[in-house]
Amino acid sequence: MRKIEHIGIAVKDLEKSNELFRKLLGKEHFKTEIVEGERVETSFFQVGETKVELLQATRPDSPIAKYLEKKSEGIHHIAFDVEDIQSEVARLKAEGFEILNETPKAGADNKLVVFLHPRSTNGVLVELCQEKK
Ligand SMILES: CC[C@@H](C(=O)O)C(=O)SCCNC(=O)CCNC(=O)[C@H](O)C(C)(C)COP(=O)(O)OP(=O)(O)OC[C@H]1O[C@@H](n2cnc3c(N)ncnc32)[C@H](O)[C@@H]1OP(=O)(O)O
Ligand SMILES: [Co+2]
Repeated sequence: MRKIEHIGIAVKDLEKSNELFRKLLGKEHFKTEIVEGERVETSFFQVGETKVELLQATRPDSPIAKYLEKKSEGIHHIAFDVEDIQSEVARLKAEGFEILNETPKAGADNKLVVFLHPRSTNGVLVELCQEKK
């Protein structure tokens, strides 16, 4: 794993949170994107080498909607940048981590993504991200 690619933050109202993070970080978000497969709308702020990803649910069955029903707004996942997602999945599986989707799926910002179940990672939802080639 090469760096923290982004930190995902679950929010109820993306527009209001964009304004809040604009004030906090002193810069505008550089993009918004709907990821249909995950049923989320995201916005991204660049912070040095990494990014903050704000996530709002687009449907009631979104993982973000479910998360907000049980918990409050806040850090939802940590995403690590990897060079070869398939070999990282194989390595982590052999180490005993619980992979949620062994086949990488389409993420935001031109990435392929895989998630690890938080029950196998000390309660932290982990995302692996590989740049699409
Ligand atoms: C924008 C696209 C992409 C990107 O490019 O960056 C994204 O980031 S998409 C982000 C949204 N998508 C996902 O989160 C996909 C992966 N998540 C899942 O598959 C599920 O959310 C889950 C993690 C498997 C949980 O689903 P489920 O089992 O249906 O939910 P429960 O509410 O029943 O929770 C079970 C258990 O897990 C704990 N939990 C749930 N979410 C998190 C979390 N984000 N961080 C830590 N722990 C989490 C939850 O509290 C339950 O624990 P117990 O109560 O102790 O059983
Ligand atoms: Co993410």
